[in-house]
Amino acid sequence: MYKFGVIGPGAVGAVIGESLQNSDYHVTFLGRKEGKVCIERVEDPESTTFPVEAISEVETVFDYLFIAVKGTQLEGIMPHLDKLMHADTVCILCQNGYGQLGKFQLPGNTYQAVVYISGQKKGNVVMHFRDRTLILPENTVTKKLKKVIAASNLDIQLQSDYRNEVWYKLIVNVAINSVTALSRNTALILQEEKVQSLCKRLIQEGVEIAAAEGVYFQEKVLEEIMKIYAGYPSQMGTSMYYDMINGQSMEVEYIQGFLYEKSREHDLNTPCLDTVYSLLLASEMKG
Ligand SMILES: NC(=O)C1=CN([C@@H]2O[C@H](COP(=O)(O)OP(=O)(O)OC[C@H]3O[C@@H](n4cnc5c(N)ncnc54)[C@H](OP(=O)(O)O)[C@@H]3O)[C@@H](O)[C@H]2O)C=CC1
Ligand SMILES: CC(C)(CO)C(=O)C(=O)O
Repeated sequence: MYKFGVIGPGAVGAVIGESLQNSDYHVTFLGRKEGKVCIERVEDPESTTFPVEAISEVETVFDYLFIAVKGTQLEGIMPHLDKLMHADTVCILCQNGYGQLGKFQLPGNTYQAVVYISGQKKGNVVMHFRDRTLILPENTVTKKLKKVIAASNLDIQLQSDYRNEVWYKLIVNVAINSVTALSRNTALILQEEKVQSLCKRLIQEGVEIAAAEGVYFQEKVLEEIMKIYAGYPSQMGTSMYYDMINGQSMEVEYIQGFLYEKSREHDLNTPCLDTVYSLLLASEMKG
């Protein structure tokens, strides 16, 4: 039986682990320290609790490792990875943004998933709002993973045009994550037309950067993403919003920062991106 490990029992990691565990796969949740994580859903009285083991104590060697810590927390797990892996362990980096795999030396068998799982961790409780989807590049390793976990309700989608998916998600994130984090408010703010206009301009700038990188989206992408936002419950935040209100480091470097660098590289005019990026950086400055 394959052994699955989920590093980072937070909003994303807990839902991934739950999907596998509920279908009787052998799953270990690895956190900073021993404890538990409880998953809840709005309007569902049932909740499920899973044990969490301290990453430093675990001696299991895993066949598949889902890494669901924040990009800003990757450094902290690096010293533990070797002992948790064998030569063929497959790592799935479940994170927003891009550029992490260029910065950290994760093992050869690592693929970054484009993550569509929305939730919030408060203490040891995860509120799961919606979705259970991981999009991965299509290759023999990921095809095998999809087959191996076919009995779970984790929706693994394999894409030959994976790069498009990465850019699409970056564009989804650049608008909604920026406006929710900077306003310190949830998707409720989308009811304000001026916020909608700002989101549209950020999406448009993202689309222009993608095009400069050779990733082209049709014009309808703007309405499509605004429709995704319109489907968010008003109490839903974003991962960056939760970090902002909890005083934690945000993944600015891998979302807005990544796009900003690309914008400069191609000498583009992206005033909205430049503004939100500066303000997000400013909000993280400490005296
Ligand atoms: N939340 C969301 O709706 C979405 C998030 N994402 C992306 O998914 C990724 C994960 O985000 P999310 O699940 O929200 O983050 P969370 O903060 O909810 O979860 C991260 C988890 O990792 C744990 N962790 C941190 N450092 C370590 C460590 N050194 N060893 C073990 N565990 C550690 C945290 O523990 P502790 O609680 O002790 O800090 C926490 O349980 C991010 O890249 C995010 O952008 C993508 C789509 C949606
Ligand atoms: C916007 C959202 C919820 C989309 O899944 C996300 O990726 C995040 O919170 O960072």
